[in-house]
Amino acid sequence: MNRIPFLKMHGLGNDFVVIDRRSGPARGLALDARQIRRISDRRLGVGCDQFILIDPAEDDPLAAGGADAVMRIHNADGGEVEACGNATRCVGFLLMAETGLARTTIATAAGHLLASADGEGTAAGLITVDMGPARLDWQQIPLSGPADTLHLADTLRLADTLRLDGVSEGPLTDPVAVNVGNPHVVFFVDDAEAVDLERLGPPLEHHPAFPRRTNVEVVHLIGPDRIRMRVWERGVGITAACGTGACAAAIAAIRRGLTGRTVQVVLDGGPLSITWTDDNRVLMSGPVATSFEGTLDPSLLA
Ligand SMILES: N[C@H](CCC[C@H](N)C(=O)O)C(=O)O
Repeated sequence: MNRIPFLKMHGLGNDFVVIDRRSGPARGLALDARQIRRISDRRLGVGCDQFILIDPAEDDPLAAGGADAVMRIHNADGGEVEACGNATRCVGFLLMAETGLARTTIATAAGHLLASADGEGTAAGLITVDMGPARLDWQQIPLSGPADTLHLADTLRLADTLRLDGVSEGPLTDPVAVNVGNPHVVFFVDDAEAVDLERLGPPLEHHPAFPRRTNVEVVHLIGPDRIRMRVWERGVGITAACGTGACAAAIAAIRRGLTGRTVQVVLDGGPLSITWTDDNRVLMSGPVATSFEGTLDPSLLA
Protein backbone atom coordinates (compact mmCIF):
# COMPACT_ATOMS: atom_id res chain seq x y z
CA MET A 1 0.00 0.00 0.00
CA ASN A 2 1.46 3.39 -1.01
CA ARG A 3 2.14 5.68 1.91
CA ILE A 4 -0.40 8.47 2.20
CA PRO A 5 1.09 11.93 1.49
CA PHE A 6 0.11 14.92 3.64
CA LEU A 7 0.96 18.59 4.00
CA LYS A 8 1.62 20.15 7.41
CA MET A 9 0.32 23.74 7.32
CA HIS A 10 -0.62 26.46 9.78
CA GLY A 11 -2.28 29.82 10.11
CA LEU A 12 -0.60 31.86 12.89
CA GLY A 13 0.47 28.63 14.58
CA ASN A 14 -2.98 26.94 14.44
CA ASP A 15 -1.72 23.84 12.70
CA PHE A 16 -3.17 21.25 10.36
CA VAL A 17 -2.47 17.94 8.73
CA VAL A 18 -3.94 18.32 5.21
CA ILE A 19 -4.69 15.26 3.08
CA ASP A 20 -5.81 15.70 -0.53
CA ARG A 21 -8.18 12.88 -1.49
CA ARG A 22 -8.77 14.24 -5.02
CA SER A 23 -5.98 12.13 -6.53
CA GLY A 24 -2.98 9.93 -5.83
CA PRO A 25 -2.58 7.36 -3.03
CA ALA A 26 -5.10 9.21 -0.77
CA ARG A 27 -7.90 9.12 -3.37
CA GLY A 28 -11.03 7.73 -1.71
CA LEU A 29 -9.13 7.08 1.56
CA ALA A 30 -11.61 6.27 4.35
CA LEU A 31 -10.62 7.40 7.86
CA ASP A 32 -12.50 7.02 11.14
CA ALA A 33 -12.38 9.21 14.27
CA ARG A 34 -9.95 6.85 16.02
CA GLN A 35 -7.44 7.08 13.14
CA ILE A 36 -7.83 10.87 12.94
CA ARG A 37 -7.27 11.17 16.70
CA ARG A 38 -4.10 9.11 16.44
CA ILE A 39 -2.72 11.08 13.46
CA SER A 40 -3.54 14.34 15.27
CA ASP A 41 -1.90 13.22 18.52
CA ARG A 42 1.33 15.15 19.10
CA ARG A 43 2.89 12.21 20.99
CA LEU A 44 1.73 9.26 18.91
CA GLY A 45 1.17 10.74 15.47
CA VAL A 46 2.03 13.71 13.28
CA GLY A 47 0.29 16.15 15.63
CA CYS A 48 -2.11 18.97 14.71
CA ASP A 49 -5.01 21.05 16.03
CA GLN A 50 -7.27 20.14 13.11
CA PHE A 51 -7.17 17.37 10.48
CA ILE A 52 -8.23 18.64 7.05
CA LEU A 53 -9.45 16.62 4.06
CA ILE A 54 -9.68 18.08 0.55
CA ASP A 55 -12.25 16.17 -1.52
CA PRO A 56 -13.29 16.43 -5.18
CA ALA A 57 -16.33 18.66 -5.86
CA GLU A 58 -17.74 16.17 -8.40
CA ASP A 59 -20.66 14.18 -7.01
CA ASP A 60 -20.24 15.65 -3.51
CA PRO A 61 -23.53 16.99 -2.07
CA LEU A 62 -21.63 19.69 -0.15
CA ALA A 63 -20.43 21.10 -3.50
CA ALA A 64 -23.93 21.31 -5.04
CA GLY A 65 -24.24 24.64 -6.87
CA GLY A 66 -20.60 24.83 -7.83
CA ALA A 67 -17.35 24.80 -5.87
CA ASP A 68 -13.75 24.09 -6.77
CA ALA A 69 -13.25 21.52 -4.00
CA VAL A 70 -14.75 20.30 -0.73
CA MET A 71 -13.03 20.79 2.64
CA ARG A 72 -13.87 18.54 5.60
CA ILE A 73 -12.65 19.51 9.06
CA HIS A 74 -11.95 17.35 12.11
CA ASN A 75 -10.76 18.58 15.49
CA ALA A 76 -7.88 16.76 17.19
CA ASP A 77 -10.49 14.82 19.23
CA GLY A 78 -11.65 13.28 15.94
CA GLY A 79 -15.00 15.06 15.82
CA GLU A 80 -16.07 16.54 12.46
CA VAL A 81 -16.97 20.24 12.68
CA GLU A 82 -18.50 22.83 10.40
CA ALA A 83 -15.85 25.52 10.04
CA CYS A 84 -12.19 26.37 10.51
CA GLY A 85 -11.09 29.81 9.39
CA ASN A 86 -7.33 29.34 9.47
CA ALA A 87 -7.56 26.05 7.57
CA THR A 88 -9.87 27.63 4.98
CA ARG A 89 -7.16 30.18 4.21
CA CYS A 90 -4.63 27.35 3.86
CA VAL A 91 -6.84 25.30 1.52
CA GLY A 92 -7.66 28.45 -0.46
CA PHE A 93 -3.93 29.09 -0.83
CA LEU A 94 -3.35 25.53 -2.15
CA LEU A 95 -6.24 25.71 -4.65
CA MET A 96 -5.20 29.12 -5.98
CA ALA A 97 -1.58 27.99 -6.28
CA GLU A 98 -2.83 25.06 -8.42
CA THR A 99 -4.91 27.21 -10.77
CA GLY A 100 -2.92 30.43 -10.74
CA LEU A 101 -6.25 32.22 -10.16
CA ALA A 102 -6.71 34.77 -7.38
CA ARG A 103 -10.09 33.38 -6.25
CA THR A 104 -11.49 29.98 -5.37
CA THR A 105 -14.73 28.62 -3.88
CA ILE A 106 -14.45 25.99 -1.17
CA ALA A 107 -17.50 23.94 -0.18
CA THR A 108 -17.79 23.22 3.56
CA ALA A 109 -20.49 22.04 5.95
CA ALA A 110 -20.98 25.74 6.82
CA GLY A 111 -21.56 26.71 3.17
CA HIS A 112 -19.55 27.76 0.13
CA LEU A 113 -16.68 30.04 1.13
CA LEU A 114 -14.90 32.38 -1.29
CA ALA A 115 -11.14 32.67 -0.77
CA SER A 116 -9.10 35.31 -2.58
CA ALA A 117 -5.45 36.31 -2.73
CA ASP A 118 -4.64 39.87 -1.73
CA GLY A 119 -2.66 42.24 -3.96
CA GLU A 120 0.62 40.34 -4.01
CA GLY A 121 -1.26 37.16 -4.91
CA THR A 122 -0.62 33.89 -3.16
CA ALA A 123 3.14 34.50 -3.22
CA ALA A 124 2.77 36.70 -0.15
CA GLY A 125 0.63 34.04 1.50
CA LEU A 126 -1.96 36.63 2.54
CA ILE A 127 -5.43 35.23 1.94
CA THR A 128 -8.90 36.69 2.51
CA VAL A 129 -11.90 34.43 3.10
CA ASP A 130 -15.55 35.47 3.08
CA MET A 131 -16.66 33.28 5.99
CA GLY A 132 -20.33 33.90 5.18
CA PRO A 133 -22.92 35.47 7.47
CA ALA A 134 -22.81 35.83 11.25
CA ARG A 135 -25.61 33.78 12.85
CA LEU A 136 -26.89 35.59 15.94
CA ASP A 137 -30.20 34.00 17.00
CA TRP A 138 -30.09 31.61 19.96
CA GLN A 139 -31.30 28.74 17.73
CA GLN A 140 -28.40 29.36 15.30
CA ILE A 141 -25.63 29.22 17.94
CA PRO A 142 -27.24 26.82 19.03
CA LEU A 143 -28.28 27.37 22.65
CA SER A 144 -30.46 25.00 24.68
CA GLY A 145 -33.14 27.66 25.16
CA PRO A 146 -34.23 31.19 24.25
CA ALA A 147 -31.70 33.88 25.15
CA ASP A 148 -30.39 37.30 24.26
CA THR A 149 -27.15 36.26 22.53
CA LEU A 150 -25.65 39.73 23.17
CA HIS A 151 -25.91 39.28 26.96
CA LEU A 152 -25.96 35.64 28.08
CA ALA A 153 -25.53 36.37 31.79
CA ASP A 154 -28.80 35.04 33.15
CA THR A 155 -29.39 32.29 30.59
CA LEU A 156 -26.10 30.56 31.12
CA ARG A 157 -26.31 30.66 34.93
CA LEU A 158 -22.56 30.47 34.53
CA ALA A 159 -21.77 31.22 38.13
CA ASP A 160 -23.69 28.19 39.39
CA THR A 161 -22.23 25.84 36.77
CA LEU A 162 -18.67 27.02 37.21
CA ARG A 163 -18.89 26.79 41.00
CA LEU A 164 -20.52 23.35 40.66
CA ASP A 165 -17.56 22.23 38.56
CA GLY A 166 -15.24 23.44 41.28
CA VAL A 167 -13.74 26.12 39.09
CA SER A 168 -13.83 29.73 40.11
CA GLU A 169 -16.07 31.91 38.04
CA GLY A 170 -13.21 34.38 37.91
CA PRO A 171 -13.63 37.29 35.49
CA LEU A 172 -15.98 35.43 33.17
CA THR A 173 -19.43 36.96 33.18
CA ASP A 174 -22.12 38.01 30.71
CA PRO A 175 -20.70 36.66 27.42
CA VAL A 176 -21.82 37.08 23.82
CA ALA A 177 -22.75 34.03 21.72
CA VAL A 178 -21.98 34.02 17.97
CA ASN A 179 -22.04 31.37 15.25
CA VAL A 180 -19.78 31.77 12.21
CA GLY A 181 -20.42 28.27 10.93
CA ASN A 182 -19.44 26.97 14.37
CA PRO A 183 -20.43 28.01 17.91
CA HIS A 184 -18.51 30.57 20.01
CA VAL A 185 -18.99 32.17 23.41
CA VAL A 186 -17.03 35.43 23.85
CA PHE A 187 -16.18 36.98 27.25
CA PHE A 188 -14.91 40.56 27.58
CA VAL A 189 -12.42 40.79 30.47
CA ASP A 190 -9.93 43.31 31.86
CA ASP A 191 -6.93 41.17 30.96
CA ALA A 192 -7.22 38.13 28.64
CA GLU A 193 -3.68 37.05 29.57
CA ALA A 194 -4.73 36.60 33.20
CA VAL A 195 -7.64 34.20 32.53
CA ASP A 196 -6.96 30.58 33.53
CA LEU A 197 -8.30 29.06 30.30
CA GLU A 198 -6.93 25.59 31.11
CA ARG A 199 -9.33 25.45 34.07
CA LEU A 200 -12.26 27.50 32.78
CA GLY A 201 -12.23 26.23 29.17
CA PRO A 202 -13.49 22.65 29.70
CA PRO A 203 -16.62 23.41 31.82
CA LEU A 204 -17.54 26.18 29.39
CA GLU A 205 -16.93 24.04 26.27
CA HIS A 206 -19.23 21.40 27.74
CA HIS A 207 -21.74 23.76 29.38
CA PRO A 208 -25.33 22.41 29.04
CA ALA A 209 -26.39 25.72 27.44
CA PHE A 210 -24.43 24.61 24.33
CA PRO A 211 -25.95 21.37 22.94
CA ARG A 212 -23.16 21.17 20.32
CA ARG A 213 -20.52 22.36 22.83
CA THR A 214 -18.71 25.63 22.07
CA ASN A 215 -15.43 27.39 21.42
CA VAL A 216 -14.54 29.88 24.17
CA GLU A 217 -12.83 33.26 23.65
CA VAL A 218 -11.60 35.80 26.21
CA VAL A 219 -11.04 39.31 24.89
CA HIS A 220 -9.85 42.73 26.00
CA LEU A 221 -9.59 45.98 24.08
CA ILE A 222 -6.03 47.12 23.30
CA GLY A 223 -6.80 50.18 21.21
CA PRO A 224 -9.25 51.69 18.73
CA ASP A 225 -10.56 48.81 16.56
CA ARG A 226 -7.94 46.45 18.06
CA ILE A 227 -8.63 43.57 20.46
CA ARG A 228 -6.51 40.90 22.16
CA MET A 229 -8.02 37.41 22.09
CA ARG A 230 -7.12 34.04 23.57
CA VAL A 231 -9.08 30.86 22.84
CA TRP A 232 -10.08 27.50 24.24
CA GLU A 233 -11.13 25.55 21.12
CA ARG A 234 -13.90 22.97 21.14
CA GLY A 235 -12.36 19.55 20.62
CA VAL A 236 -8.77 20.79 20.95
CA GLY A 237 -7.99 23.11 23.88
CA ILE A 238 -5.86 26.25 23.84
CA THR A 239 -4.52 27.00 20.34
CA ALA A 240 -2.18 29.71 19.02
CA ALA A 241 -4.93 31.12 16.83
CA CYS A 242 -8.55 30.52 15.85
CA GLY A 243 -9.90 32.12 12.68
CA THR A 244 -13.58 31.60 13.40
CA GLY A 245 -12.89 32.66 17.00
CA ALA A 246 -11.37 35.91 15.74
CA CYS A 247 -14.47 36.45 13.59
CA ALA A 248 -16.75 35.77 16.58
CA ALA A 249 -14.75 38.06 18.89
CA ALA A 250 -14.82 40.89 16.34
CA ILE A 251 -18.58 40.52 15.82
CA ALA A 252 -19.12 40.51 19.60
CA ALA A 253 -17.01 43.68 19.99
CA ILE A 254 -18.88 45.42 17.15
CA ARG A 255 -22.28 44.38 18.57
CA ARG A 256 -21.24 45.73 21.99
CA GLY A 257 -20.20 49.05 20.38
CA LEU A 258 -16.53 48.61 21.35
CA THR A 259 -15.06 48.88 17.83
CA GLY A 260 -15.84 49.86 14.25
CA ARG A 261 -16.69 47.24 11.63
CA THR A 262 -13.08 46.37 10.79
CA VAL A 263 -11.20 44.95 13.74
CA GLN A 264 -7.63 43.77 14.19
CA VAL A 265 -7.68 40.70 16.40
CA VAL A 266 -4.34 39.95 18.09
CA LEU A 267 -3.98 36.23 18.84
CA ASP A 268 -1.13 34.38 20.55
CA GLY A 269 0.21 33.59 17.05
CA GLY A 270 -0.29 37.05 15.56
CA PRO A 271 -2.97 39.34 14.09
CA LEU A 272 -5.96 38.70 11.83
CA SER A 273 -8.06 41.42 10.22
CA ILE A 274 -11.84 40.92 10.43
CA THR A 275 -14.49 43.00 8.67
CA TRP A 276 -18.22 42.57 9.30
CA THR A 277 -19.90 44.13 6.26
CA ASP A 278 -23.21 46.00 6.33
CA ASP A 279 -24.80 43.14 4.38
CA ASN A 280 -23.69 40.61 7.02
CA ARG A 281 -20.65 38.99 5.46
CA VAL A 282 -17.67 38.21 7.70
CA LEU A 283 -14.34 38.75 5.93
CA MET A 284 -11.15 37.37 7.49
CA SER A 285 -7.65 38.18 6.20
CA GLY A 286 -4.39 36.67 7.32
CA PRO A 287 -1.30 34.62 6.52
CA VAL A 288 -0.86 30.96 5.68
CA ALA A 289 2.25 28.79 5.78
CA THR A 290 3.32 25.30 4.74
CA SER A 291 5.62 23.70 7.28
CA PHE A 292 6.54 20.47 5.50
CA GLU A 293 5.35 17.57 3.35
CA GLY A 294 5.34 14.03 4.67
CA THR A 295 3.74 10.59 4.38
CA LEU A 296 1.71 8.85 7.06
CA ASP A 297 3.33 5.95 8.84
CA PRO A 298 1.06 2.96 8.00
CA SER A 299 0.86 2.15 11.73
CA LEU A 300 -1.24 5.31 12.14
CA LEU A 301 -3.91 3.80 9.88
CA ALA A 302 -3.94 0.34 11.49
N1 LIG B 1 -12.36 24.07 17.17
C1 LIG B 1 -13.29 24.63 16.19
C2 LIG B 1 -12.85 24.28 14.75
C3 LIG B 1 -11.57 24.97 14.34
C4 LIG B 1 -11.65 26.43 14.57
C5 LIG B 1 -10.33 27.18 14.43
N2 LIG B 1 -9.14 26.38 14.37
C6 LIG B 1 -10.40 28.15 13.28
O1 LIG B 1 -9.35 28.53 12.71
O2 LIG B 1 -11.53 28.63 12.99
C7 LIG B 1 -14.67 24.04 16.42
O3 LIG B 1 -14.77 22.98 17.03
O4 LIG B 1 -15.64 24.68 15.97
